[in-house]
Amino acid sequence: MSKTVRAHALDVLVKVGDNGAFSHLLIDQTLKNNALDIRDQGLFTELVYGTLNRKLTLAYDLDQFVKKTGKLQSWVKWLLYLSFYQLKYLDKVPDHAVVNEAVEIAKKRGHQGIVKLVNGVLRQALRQGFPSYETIEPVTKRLSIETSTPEWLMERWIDSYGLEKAEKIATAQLIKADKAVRVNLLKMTREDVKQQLIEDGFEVEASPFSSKGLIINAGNILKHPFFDEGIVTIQDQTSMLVGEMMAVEKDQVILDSCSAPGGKTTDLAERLSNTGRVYSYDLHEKKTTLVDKKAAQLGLINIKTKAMDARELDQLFEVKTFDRILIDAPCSGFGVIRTKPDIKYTKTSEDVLNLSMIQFDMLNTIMPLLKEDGKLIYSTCTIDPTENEALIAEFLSGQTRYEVDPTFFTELPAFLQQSVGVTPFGLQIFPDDFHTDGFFLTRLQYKQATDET
Ligand SMILES: C[S@@+](CC[C@H](N)C(=O)[O-])C[C@H]1O[C@@H](n2cnc3c(N)ncnc32)[C@H](O)[C@@H]1O
Repeated sequence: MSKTVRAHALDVLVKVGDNGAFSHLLIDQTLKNNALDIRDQGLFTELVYGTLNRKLTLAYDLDQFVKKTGKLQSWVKWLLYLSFYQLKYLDKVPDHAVVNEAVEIAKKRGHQGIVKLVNGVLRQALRQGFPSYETIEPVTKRLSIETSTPEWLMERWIDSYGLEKAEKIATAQLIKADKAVRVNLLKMTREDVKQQLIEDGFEVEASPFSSKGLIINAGNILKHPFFDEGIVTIQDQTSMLVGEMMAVEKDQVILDSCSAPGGKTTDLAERLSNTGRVYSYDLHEKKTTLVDKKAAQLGLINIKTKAMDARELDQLFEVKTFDRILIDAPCSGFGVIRTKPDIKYTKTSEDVLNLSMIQFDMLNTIMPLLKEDGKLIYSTCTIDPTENEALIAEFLSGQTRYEVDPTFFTELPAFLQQSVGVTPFGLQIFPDDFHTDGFFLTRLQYKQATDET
């Protein structure tokens, strides 16, 4: 008999949870190698991401029912986390089905003692209910357990944004972001795509972040012909805002220094209407191939890719070459925890510091490649000031040539101009603000002469 969805989920959880594999890669691999039907694919993904995202909460729960959890074999511990996750958070799965499935998996993988333990713990949890976290002290520990965020990270968010906001951020990381797609305006208008999707049974609305964006409230876009035909691309709304704020004009020459897998490069190329050129770089050829593939799927012929370290691009290009530059920098990824939950357990404060040094070097090397009247967008999918506004502040304080483009703030969509994340050095979008990823972006330019100068 072929493996059940839960058995597949357990395999991935053991590899990710205890052996440091990347969840999204293993999920893709499992979906590719196994013919799960579309409903099972959804359940499988939900089980892996959901359990992983709640790992610290589930570990606390398990401690209430098993004395020495450290002695459990890894797969038994993850089987119990997986089952607790379903009992606590998934209404659509009946409790008895959760217990039966767990016992069946235990029978296949372990001896009679383990089967008894799994059965006993799950039945006890159902009888007794799961613990409350209200009395856990101090508050950082409570929030850490309640939202399954490592304590150091919780403390970091509290230091940066205060207790209330930090709690909202950590809680939002447990809730799915709105699904969004970007319409390829070279092929169809946003309105026509929206109407067609509604006719086909989807629930769709226009995104306030981008003139090309649609929010998909119901319906599986991966199964719609628009996806294979390159009419829509899956992209978070915050990423679409980058294309919007680049103020691209036909025939421009654009540099995208960190471009793989190509979401923003292809948006920029679409905005050029296949004119001009987007020079797209990333560290390795394996990565730039992904950009080539995406470009071909969307019918774009104005993208040139090459594998190269962004910190060496000054060896390839003269100063003042580009009309527009995008540095969508490698970052800690604390804005995309809900789709890559392993991030919160594996990244360290040292990683944040190291990344900020790379980001700083990138800015230093690449900024001079901008034309005198050009615009450079720096963005990350994180919410750490060290990689975002503090980095920009430090970069600008060490020189006299560049500034934050003041029109960046007035050109933002109106609802964002008022948002809590507006700082003098750019816009921080938090995951609890608008049901999107957490994201930072800012726009830099050469200092403009004022009347007094
Ligand atoms: C945030 S991702 C880019 C996402 C991409 N802009 C998109 O929209 O699809 C950051 C990228 O930077 C790349 N990267 C990391 N270090 C780099 C370096 N030194 N030079 C160039 N690219 C680098 C990573 O491989 C990764 O693909």
